[in-house]
Amino acid sequence: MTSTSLSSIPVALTIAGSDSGGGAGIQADLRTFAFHLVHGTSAITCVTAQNTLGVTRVDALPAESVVAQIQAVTGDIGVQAAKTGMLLNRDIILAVAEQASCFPNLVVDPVMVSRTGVQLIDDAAIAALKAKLLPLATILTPNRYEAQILSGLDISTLEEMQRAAQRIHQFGSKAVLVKGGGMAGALRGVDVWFDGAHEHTLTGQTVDTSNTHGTGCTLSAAIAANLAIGKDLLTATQHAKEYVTTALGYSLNLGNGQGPVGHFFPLLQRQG
Ligand SMILES: Nc1ncnc2c1ncn2[C@@H]1O[C@H](COP(=O)(O)OP(=O)(O)OP(=O)(O)O)[C@@H](O)[C@H]1O
Ligand SMILES: Cc1ncc(CO)c(N)n1
Repeated sequence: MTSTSLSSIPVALTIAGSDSGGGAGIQADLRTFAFHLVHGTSAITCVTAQNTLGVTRVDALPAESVVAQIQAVTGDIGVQAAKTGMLLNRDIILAVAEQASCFPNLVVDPVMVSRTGVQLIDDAAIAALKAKLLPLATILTPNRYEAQILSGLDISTLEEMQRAAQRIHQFGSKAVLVKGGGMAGALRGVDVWFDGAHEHTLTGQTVDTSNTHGTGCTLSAAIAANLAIGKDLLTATQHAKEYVTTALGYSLNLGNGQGPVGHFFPLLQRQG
């Protein structure tokens, strides 16, 4: 059999941590890229020992190793879009920011606090993120708690999500999406978009499940995949939101805690 080599496949890069449980991080990102028929490449920042119950250990890679992985990909293959996830420490954040000019589109998921409110990176790393990486982002996707840290506001209402998005936009990214997975009641699953000129409320259906591990990684990877395909920023974000909602509808009841979303199960829908 001869191979039909594809030469125009879009390429995306994830710069993120490994999740041994396979629900978030690099594992979620690569599945999301593949679902979108985008070739996925990766630069691993840290290795977490993690399952549906939580993280028990984190080992960071040297910043030089992260840079080498990025340069290996950009120097040969090239990428149309990149996303960052768990960058863990100041050195890695500064090193990634220095490479950002190689990415035509950069989705920054500012992983700082888990949805349960636990701080995942230290204060020096948060300062580096604010000063060096956020201004370079095409879009920034904080969850409720990250948006509270970045805006300095308490967020419990839609108006507060909107005000936070406006404040966070001042860090310099093209657009901001404040995610509502951690909101209560009818706001759970409602996201707020702001690009300096327009504001949109993105409303999918609220999915009644506790298996939501990796929703944030999946959303930012899906935005990157859609940007790599060539969609404009708002359309890419809207499509990514629809994908997360569908994948949540096929979430996986694995382990004893929060299971992951079902990245490939929307295929069942595609097949009818
Ligand atoms: N129960 C739900 N129903 C519908 N949409 C949801 C639900 N939970 C999260 N989402 C959506 O998932 C996306 C990710 O948002 P979320 O606030 O969960 O991010 P996160 O806290 O960064 O995720 P993670 O659990 O990966 O850390 C958003 O579009 C959000 O609206
Ligand atoms: C590796 C990794 N990245 C991101 C998150 C946030 O969901 C996580 N739990 N683990």
